[in-house]
Amino acid sequence: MKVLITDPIADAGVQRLREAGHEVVTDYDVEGDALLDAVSDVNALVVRSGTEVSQEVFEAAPDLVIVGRAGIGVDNIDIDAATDHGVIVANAPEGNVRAAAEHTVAMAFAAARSIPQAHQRLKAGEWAKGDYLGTELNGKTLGIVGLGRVGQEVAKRLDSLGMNLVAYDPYIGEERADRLGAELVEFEACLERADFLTVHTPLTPETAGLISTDELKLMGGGYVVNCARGGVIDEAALAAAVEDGTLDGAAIDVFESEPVDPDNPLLRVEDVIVTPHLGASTEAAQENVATSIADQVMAAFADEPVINALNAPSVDQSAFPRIRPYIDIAETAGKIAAQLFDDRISEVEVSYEGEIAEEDLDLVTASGLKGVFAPLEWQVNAVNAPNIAEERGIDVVETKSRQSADFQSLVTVTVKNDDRSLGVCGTLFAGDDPRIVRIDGYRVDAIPHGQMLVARNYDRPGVIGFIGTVLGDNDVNIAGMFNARRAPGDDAALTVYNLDNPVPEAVRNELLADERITDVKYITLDNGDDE
Ligand SMILES: NC(=O)C1=CN([C@@H]2O[C@H](COP(=O)(O)OP(=O)(O)OC[C@H]3O[C@@H](n4cnc5c(N)ncnc54)[C@H](O)[C@@H]3O)[C@@H](O)[C@H]2O)C=CC1
Ligand SMILES: O=C(O)C(=O)COP(=O)(O)O
Repeated sequence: MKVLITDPIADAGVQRLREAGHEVVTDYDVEGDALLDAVSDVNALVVRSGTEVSQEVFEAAPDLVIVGRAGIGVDNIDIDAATDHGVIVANAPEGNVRAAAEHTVAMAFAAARSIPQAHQRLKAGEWAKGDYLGTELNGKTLGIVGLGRVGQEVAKRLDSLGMNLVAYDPYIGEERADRLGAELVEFEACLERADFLTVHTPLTPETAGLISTDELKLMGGGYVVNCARGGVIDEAALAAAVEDGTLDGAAIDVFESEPVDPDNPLLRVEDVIVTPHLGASTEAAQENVATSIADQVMAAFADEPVINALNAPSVDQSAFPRIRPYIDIAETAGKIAAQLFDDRISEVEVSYEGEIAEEDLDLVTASGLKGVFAPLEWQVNAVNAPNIAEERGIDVVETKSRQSADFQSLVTVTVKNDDRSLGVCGTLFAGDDPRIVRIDGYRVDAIPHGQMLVARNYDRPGVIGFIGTVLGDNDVNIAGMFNARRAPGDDAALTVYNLDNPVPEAVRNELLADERITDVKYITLDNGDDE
C-alpha cells in the first residue's frame, strides 16, 4: 500500500509503516493542484495541521482508505467529504495532550512575567529590570473554556500551582469538574471571574468567533491564552483589547491562518506573545502521535478496527475477534437479500439473535448495509453506508435478542418496502465456518463465497435434474446445492447452488424459459461485480 505524508511526523511512525512493507512517500511542501496529483494513487494520507484535506482531495484520491491526523484537531479535514467517499478519518487524541497542556502553562507564565519581551531586550543589551512588574498565577482565577482532555490537564497543573478554577463546558458533567477542583459556570461568569482565560475547544462552527470584543470586555483585565485553535478568539478583537488596555496581555500559539500572515494584528501588539503552533511539538508527543497514526493506518489496511476513527463505527478491540466473522456474514446476507429482492428498498433491518446480540454491533450493521448497497453504489463501505441509507431515505433498524431457537448466533439482513420483505440469515458453524442458513423463509445451507445461483421453481419432479443438466452442459460445475420448501406440501421451492464457474446470461435465460422455473438470480459474492 502507498502512504503519503504531507506534514512532518516523527521517524518512528514512518519506520513502522516501512517495516510493515508499505511504500511511504513524504512531501511536506505539496499543496494545491500538486497535492491533488500526489494523492491520485495513495491508499493513506497522513497529515498534521499543515495540510488542508478538502473535498477536492477526496475526489482526486480514488484509492484512499484512510486519512490519519498525527495529532488532535481535525478542523483542516473535511470529514463529511471523507465519509461520502468512504474514507476513514482517524486522529491521535491522546499523544500530545500533555505537551499541549504544558505549553499552555508555559505561555500563561510567560505572558504574566513578560518573559519573551524581557528576553528580547536583554539579548539586545538592555537591562530593563525596572520595566517589568509581573503577575503571580498563585491565588488568581483561571477560566477554562472547554474542559476536555487538554483543558483537564491544564486544570490539574494550574490547580496545583495555587489557582482557583472555573470552567465553561456545556458537554461535561459537574462530577468530572468537581474531581478536578473546578467550578462549572456559565460562559459569561467564566469570563467575568477569570484573571487568566484559556480556551481548549475544537474549532467548530459553534466555537468559531466564540470570544470577541464583548466577551473580552467582560473579563475587564487579565490575560488570555489560546493554545487550541485560531478562530475561537477573534484575532482583531483580541489585538485591540490588549492594545487599548482592556486586557493586560495574551499568549497565542495558534492562528486563524497558518503560517501566520506577517500583517496579523496580533504580531504587532507588544503584550501579545506568540509561538508558531508549538503546542504539540515535543519529542515524546510527536513520537506518540506518529506511531499511533501508523498503527491506525495499518489497521485500516488490514480491515481491522481503527481505534480513533472519527467517522466509522467504533469497535472495542477486545471484542473484535468475536464479531469479525459476522462482518462478512452480514455483508453477504445483505448482498443476497438486495439482489433477490429486486425492488425498491425503504427499510433495512439487521437483527441479531443469540450470543452475538451481546456485542456492540454498529460495524456489523454497517457491513450489512454495505452488502445491500454493494450492487448499487461505487465505493460503498462501512464508513459511508449509513450515510447512503440516510440520503436515500432508507430506514435502518437494528434489533437484538439474546434468544435464538436454532443457532448459537444468527444474523439476519432483511430488506423491505411497504409491500413485502425478504430476509437472509447467516451464522457461524463450529470451526469458524460461515453459512447462509435461511433465504426468504427457506431453510438452506449455502457457503457464502464465490458464485451462487438462486432459483425459485414449482416443486415438480425433474426440475432439479433439469437445472443440473443445463448447468453441466454449459461447463458450470456445481460445488454444492440445497433445495428447500417453506413447509411440506408447498408448491414453491427455492434452490441454492454454490458454483465453481460463472453462469452466463444465456444459460440463465435457458433456465428461465422453463415454465417450472419462476426466477433465477446469479450472485457473485467475492469480488463485488455482481450482476
Ligand atoms: N496548540 C497545539 O499544538 C495543540 C492544540 N490542540 C487543540 O486543543 C483543542 C482541545 O483538544 P482536546 O482537549 O484534546 O479536545 P477534547 O475534545 O478532549 O476537548 C474539547 C472540549 O471542548 C468542549 N467544547 C466543545 N464545544 C464547546 C463550546 N462551544 N463551549 C465550551 N466547550 C466546548 C468539549 O465538550 C470538550 O470537553 C483542540 O482544538 C485541539 O486541536 C491540541 C493539541 C495540541
Ligand atoms: O494536535 C493538534 O490539534 C495540534 O494542534 C497540533 O498540531 P500540529 O500537529 O503541531 O500541526
